[in-house]
Amino acid sequence: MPIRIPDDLPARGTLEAEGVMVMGETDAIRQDIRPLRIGLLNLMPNKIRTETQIARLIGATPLQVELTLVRMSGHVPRNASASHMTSFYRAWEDVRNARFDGFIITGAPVERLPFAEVTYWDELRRVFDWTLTNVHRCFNICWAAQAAVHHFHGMPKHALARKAFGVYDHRILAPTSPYLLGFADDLSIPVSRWTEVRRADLPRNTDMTVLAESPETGLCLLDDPRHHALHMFNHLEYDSTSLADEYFRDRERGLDIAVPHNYFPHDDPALRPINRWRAHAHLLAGNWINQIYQTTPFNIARIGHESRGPVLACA
Ligand SMILES: CC(=O)SCCNC(=O)CCNC(=O)[C@H](O)C(C)(C)COP(=O)(O)OP(=O)(O)OC[C@H]1O[C@@H](n2cnc3c(N)ncnc32)[C@H](O)[C@@H]1OP(=O)(O)O
Ligand SMILES: N[C@@H](CCO)C(=O)O
Repeated sequence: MPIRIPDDLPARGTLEAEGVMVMGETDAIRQDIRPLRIGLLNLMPNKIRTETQIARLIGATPLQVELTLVRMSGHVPRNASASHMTSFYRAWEDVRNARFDGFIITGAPVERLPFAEVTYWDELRRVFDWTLTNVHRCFNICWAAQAAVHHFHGMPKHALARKAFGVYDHRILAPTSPYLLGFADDLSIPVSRWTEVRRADLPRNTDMTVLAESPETGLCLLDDPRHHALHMFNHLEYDSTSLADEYFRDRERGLDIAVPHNYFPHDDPALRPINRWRAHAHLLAGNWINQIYQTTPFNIARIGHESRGPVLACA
């Protein structure tokens, strides 16, 4: 939560320079409270696990959050029961007239396919465009982040020789970003993908900022202010055994997969992994929710009418 202190207290300038959110009197008086409306477009095959991971993080802040589970209108999930989907999910076509303070789009295990071969690619492109007018802040994860920077910026994804798979060291590159408040200088983040998006492919003169990167697995987190989005190429939301379950699943499918890097104690898949990223997962989610709370209009119908100008996607 932002801190409210007198305008002329000396601590104010210091904290502001560090990126701490300090609230002025005018903003404090203006603020009112309503639940934040967050949508989760869940493209992961294990729907319940992903719902739980995201709800755990966005539910841990002091703010009231109303979560809407969203599915692709034209995709029938293979790995989730029809009754679960009918009971808890709404098709994107049915919520497209609504507005959301925050919208999260998950990864999907389709990263080796060309985008156009993903059956819901056209609909997803419409979703990305819709976020520009109906969503205050978007958070794209893993394949959805690759898809978003491809759609908005024309950035390609590149196939990797082996799956980037494990818990990798990352560095924070923009410590005063409001999304990184409280972060250590380096941190561990789970990575699980067959493809990557490269720094060298960032558009020239881009206004995107690289917030976090790994010396081994490259770009991790991009701030994309023009599209009101964060693009997270890795999986801070994963719980302790997500990578283990993916490892056993991939082996069972006969994929050429190594033991996840820096994950199982002594690299022994029989031992329970230790979660070293949970605190940063909570921090990032809390900072994102806080940013939304500070900047979203009280009248949710105003979302999309804020003074941020029209934003056009790449063709
Ligand atoms: C070289 C290739 O092109 S491989 C094809 C794509 N694979 C990749 O991109 C690499 C990573 N993924 C994989 O290897 C596999 O999907 C695995 C090992 C993760 C899972 O294998 P399986 O359990 O046999 O896969 P399954 O058939 O359930 O598909 C996994 C999910 O991907 C979805 N999917 C698969 N192909 C497509 C497609 N063309 N368009 C959209 N979604 C697709 C499935 O619908 C399913 O999601 P859902 O449960 O929400 O419906
Ligand atoms: N990493 C996930 C796919 C989405 O990022 C998996 O291996 O199933």
